[in-house]
Amino acid sequence: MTPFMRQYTAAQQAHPDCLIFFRMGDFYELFYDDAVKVSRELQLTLTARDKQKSVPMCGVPYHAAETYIQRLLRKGYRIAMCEQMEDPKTVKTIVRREVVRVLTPGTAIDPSLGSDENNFLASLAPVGKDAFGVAVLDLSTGDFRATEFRGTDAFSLALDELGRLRPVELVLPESFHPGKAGLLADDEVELPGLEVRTRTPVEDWVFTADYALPLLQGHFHTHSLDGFGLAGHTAAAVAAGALVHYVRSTKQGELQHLDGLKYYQRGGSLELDAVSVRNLELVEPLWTQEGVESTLFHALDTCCTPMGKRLLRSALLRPMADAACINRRLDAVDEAVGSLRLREQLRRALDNVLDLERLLARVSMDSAGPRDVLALGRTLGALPTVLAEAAAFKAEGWQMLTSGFDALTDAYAAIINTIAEEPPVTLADGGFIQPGRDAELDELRTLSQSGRQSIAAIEERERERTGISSLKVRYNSVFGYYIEITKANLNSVPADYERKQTLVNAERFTTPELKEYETKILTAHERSVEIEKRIFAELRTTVLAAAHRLKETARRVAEMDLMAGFAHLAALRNYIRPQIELEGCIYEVVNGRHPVVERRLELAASGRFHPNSMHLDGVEGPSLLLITGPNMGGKSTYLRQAALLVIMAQMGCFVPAERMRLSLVDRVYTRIGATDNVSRGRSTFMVEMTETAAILNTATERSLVLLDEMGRGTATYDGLSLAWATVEHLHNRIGARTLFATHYHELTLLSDQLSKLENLRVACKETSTGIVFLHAVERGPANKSYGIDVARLAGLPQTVIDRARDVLRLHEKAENASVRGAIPAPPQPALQMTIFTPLSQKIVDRLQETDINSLTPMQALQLLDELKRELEGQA
Ligand SMILES: Nc1ncnc2c1ncn2[C@@H]1O[C@H](COP(=O)(O)OP(=O)(O)OP(=O)(O)O)[C@@H](O)[C@H]1O
Repeated sequence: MTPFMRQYTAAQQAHPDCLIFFRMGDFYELFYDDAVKVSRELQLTLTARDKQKSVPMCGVPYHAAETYIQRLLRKGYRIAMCEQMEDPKTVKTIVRREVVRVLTPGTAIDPSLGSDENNFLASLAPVGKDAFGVAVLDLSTGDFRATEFRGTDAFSLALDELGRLRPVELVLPESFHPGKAGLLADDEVELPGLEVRTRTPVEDWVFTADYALPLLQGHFHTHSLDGFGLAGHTAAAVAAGALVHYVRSTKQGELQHLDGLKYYQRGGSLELDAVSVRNLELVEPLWTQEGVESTLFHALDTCCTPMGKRLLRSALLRPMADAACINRRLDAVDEAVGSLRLREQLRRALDNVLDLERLLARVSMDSAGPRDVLALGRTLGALPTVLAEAAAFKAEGWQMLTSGFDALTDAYAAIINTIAEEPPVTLADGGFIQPGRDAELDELRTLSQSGRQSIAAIEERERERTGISSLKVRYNSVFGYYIEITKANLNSVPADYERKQTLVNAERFTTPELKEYETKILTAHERSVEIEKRIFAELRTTVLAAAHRLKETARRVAEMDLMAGFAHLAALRNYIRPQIELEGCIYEVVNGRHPVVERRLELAASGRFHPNSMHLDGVEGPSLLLITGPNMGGKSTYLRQAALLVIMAQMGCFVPAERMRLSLVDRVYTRIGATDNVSRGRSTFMVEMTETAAILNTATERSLVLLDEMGRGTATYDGLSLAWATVEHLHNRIGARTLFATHYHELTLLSDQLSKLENLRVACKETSTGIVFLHAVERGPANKSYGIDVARLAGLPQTVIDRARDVLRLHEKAENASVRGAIPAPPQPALQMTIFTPLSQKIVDRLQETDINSLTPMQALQLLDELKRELEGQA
């Protein structure tokens, strides 16, 4: 192996799970499998390092590497940056190279990250038998949180939490195998419900309290972790410690902005499990081709700042559960709705606020250039106006943000007085420090400036002296300053010119005078860049000393932005303030609209949204609405709308309705649509039943439960039986406010027995040209299903439609004959089945269990009589 290859192999062995970006002069080169992968992912040309073509290679220019790196990170790759540690000019042998940084999807801080979304790195820490810690960290903002779960379902709760947070990278103990630990089926490799591209195993010992706790204390310079709320929460602390360990191992710089950690507990908020977050399309569309327009996030996002947008996203995933907090925000929004002028002034001021958190993170991790720091400074400059505008509002929610608001005028002044007005992107060539900031720097700049002027003057003078009008004085980084003379004029070159370099058409010379100026200019420049870098480093320290204050200010700005955004939205779309009830289990909406569907119809100019009302009352009933009606009628929309309005109200946002009253909901459960999970080895039906089981086992009377077309994934009678029993269980045992949409019309009969069940139907009209959907939700059961009519609208061949109608008629006839209106009554569970079990079955069973050979003629007659009466009794 050549020394070069030895160097490469060492880097690779130290970072086996990374692509090695190997710096060679002006390029980063990749070799072997890395080269093959990267050339495919980034469409780069694959070459070879050797003649035998046994070492595939591809490369990217170092100055353009950032974009390539970002693309690879988004695809889930990890990258080790192996840099040249010596100047190639100063060493005779091969230059020393070292991996100086490891870049991973979860530790990215680059400017191309989506600004309205956190970039979460997460860890899962199994501690003891049934405790799991979960920690998440957004290195690009410094947001760092941890929680833990204990008990028999700790693992699934932890997975659910991770599913909700949707990290881009998950750190786990190396030997953790949920199958072997009996948490999942032995052969299950995926963690259910989690779509994390990058899973990063870390040595097991990192996930121990003995290591992780002191590590955290050391990082935060504290004697205990109690101040973060971590007392007694070892699993959470271990998960957090593992993240700090991991981030440090990637050599990401000093991490000064990572100055706090928050212990949080699920339960302090309206709980939304990962399934509901997905089904309700809160932040992501269910199907990628739909685009973000179908998400609630998109419909609600009118925030001006990236911090506001990120807060909106996390508020959506964790709406509040405390009436006082919700009302405080609603009061604040209400006040801002009332004053267009003040609201607009505040929003205009917020428009000038850039991503404070991410800029700070870049400064902290030493990847901020002069332009980033200036951007941070200018943003700080916008804060006094933001404060002044926000302070015009008097509601408590505003006062809590404006009183004690730190506009960081000192940090602002430090930056603006230091960084030049139009600085270059990088530090390399200087020119980013204000004149007047440092006397020595100014002097050196004048020196190098006058040197340059003198050189310009030399060109003029030498042209005159030699009579060569094409004579040029130029500079390049290898040869320094030179006088260039074309071949044709060489005979006019004076004797004091010294030859430096020969080109095809010209010769380059120098003179003692030129050399002298060159030295002066270059040393002055070098020295001035050094001073500039020193001043920049001092400025960085000053800014970082204010990191804690800056983060608090960023938090307040985000909240102001969110509230002003909610107010803007309410005014723009005619949303109203929901009324939060402190007692009871009420959920009442008058003329509510689905915020996303309403927008979609508006934008597509394809009709108006038909508002619908709803009344649920867990205490005095009705607590369960059973919704029937044709396909495409609007059942799912009605269900989803019910959930979205609750989520919006509990975020402190106004809602699309004429009136809304809500006793707070503790948790929203959804069983909507068939999410295909076949790739994970679970059938559609199995997924549906698992989700339903979770609801029936954990919903409370304060929950909101949405069940859409439950039971359709299996044989009709099985499905109907399960749906039937589920409705009874929800109604009799749980009492949760429930919306149950179904195509099993048989279920509507339950209203005779279940006092709090109300039948609703979505209205439609039959016309001569087919069925028309009115999207109006009315009282009463649907009297007919229109499956065949809808199928016709979808374009099924007429022959199939006609045949389907025939078959349907036959079926209905048969069913009428056997059912003949038998309404099941609860005390006789056996009879309940009769509504959908053909009655002859009982007789068939009786006959089958009879041994004719052992019957006397008398017994046979008795049996016949019994069967006859059975038949008559049922008829
Ligand atoms: N209230 C409404 N006003 C206007 N349009 C609506 C309304 N509700 C639903 N729609 C439109 O009707 C379409 C179908 O609605 P939805 O999916 O809710 O029907 P569904 O009854 O659940 O159908 P299926 O039983 O086939 O699942 C929606 O995409 C929407 O565009």
